[in-house]
Amino acid sequence: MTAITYELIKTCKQTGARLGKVHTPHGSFDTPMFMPVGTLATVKTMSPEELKEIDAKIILSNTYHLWLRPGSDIIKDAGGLHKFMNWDRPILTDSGGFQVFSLSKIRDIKEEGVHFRNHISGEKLFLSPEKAMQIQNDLGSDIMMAFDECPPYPASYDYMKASVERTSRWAERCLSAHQSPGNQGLFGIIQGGEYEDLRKQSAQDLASLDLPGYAIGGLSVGEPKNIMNRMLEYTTPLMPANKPRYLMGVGSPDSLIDGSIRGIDMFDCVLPTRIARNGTCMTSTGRLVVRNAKYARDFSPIDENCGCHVCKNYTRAYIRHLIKCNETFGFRLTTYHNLHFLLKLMEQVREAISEDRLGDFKEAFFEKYGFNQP
Ligand SMILES: CNc1nc2c(CC[C@H]3O[C@H](OC)[C@H](OC)[C@@H](OC)[C@@H]3OC)c3nc(N)[nH]c(=O)c3cc2[nH]1
Repeated sequence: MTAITYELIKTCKQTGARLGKVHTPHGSFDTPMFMPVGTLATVKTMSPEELKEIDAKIILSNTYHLWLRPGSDIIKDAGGLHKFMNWDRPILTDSGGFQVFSLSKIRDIKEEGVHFRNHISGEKLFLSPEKAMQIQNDLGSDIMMAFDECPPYPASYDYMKASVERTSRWAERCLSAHQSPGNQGLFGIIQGGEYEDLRKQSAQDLASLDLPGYAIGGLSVGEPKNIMNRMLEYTTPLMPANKPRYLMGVGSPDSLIDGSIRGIDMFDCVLPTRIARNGTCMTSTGRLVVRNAKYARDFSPIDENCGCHVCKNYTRAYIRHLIKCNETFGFRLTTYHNLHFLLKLMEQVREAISEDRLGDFKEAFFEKYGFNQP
């Protein structure tokens, strides 16, 4: 019995987008879906109750960070991450691979794993496929990501080939080390950078492991958008059609729509929560930097077209004041609104797919939001 199953409901006749449902031990969610990021066992400034108010169905957390603080053993003793953070819906954890490459300056990648320094204390650490699986087993997340190398952009073909082949061997080791396939699903991560043949090799290696889901990794790491879209177009059709497809680290409203059109089901990005904390909001007519002086006497909501709790009860002037005074409540209001905005956007994307009009929806949204049509 696998912990994670995917139900393909329909494919949009106008685009390559698909409507689906992912079933996990902690509940199901419709796809395409945006997953709020909760790195340190909290979606910054949001309570689980507020996340449910905006209908967040699945959140992310982070193996590397939780391993360092508070320690996955403490979370295991608490009965797992769901109990520890009082979240009874699905949780996905990244394997720590990306964080090792993005956070620690000094690292040494070997076949057995990665030697690096704790980015907080400087102590020497070692992360391997087996260790990453043990930590995620301790956390009890519903979806675990395989331990991979996410190479920097750009990377040479030779470096990328060696890295892809090692990531495939690491994925096999993750599968062998998986202690609880009945209640946690292991997703493979397709690498290969901007090289079609390496993307194909990575996809085939991982598909042969028959995992319950697959991610496209190694994108949204600074490459130009046309390279990301070209790699998406090439890689997505290589992925099993009866499994969820997760594009890691993406993204902005236009990327969520473009990714859905190319057949992606799951997205994560720190963007909505990160920009919220510096007073930038997503609205149906583009970004609004609410801390700007021009909003000092603007007593209208962040977004006239938004029905969220924040837009119903608070004004731009009030939120600007809180942000300027570095008041936590200000960041809570902008975060709540931005997450609601993206979750609502994905609901509209799902509706458009069900009515075979996602292409039309994209044009209308891009026009209103101000994205230049590619
Ligand atoms: C931004 N572009 C971006 N993010 C990539 C992440 C990390 C996703 C990770 O990104 C933050 O960690 C840094 C989030 O925490 C702040 C994590 O949420 C808990 C999230 O975990 C899924 C990748 N992770 C792996 N394992 N492999 C990848 O190839 C990869 C590619 C990414 N591109």
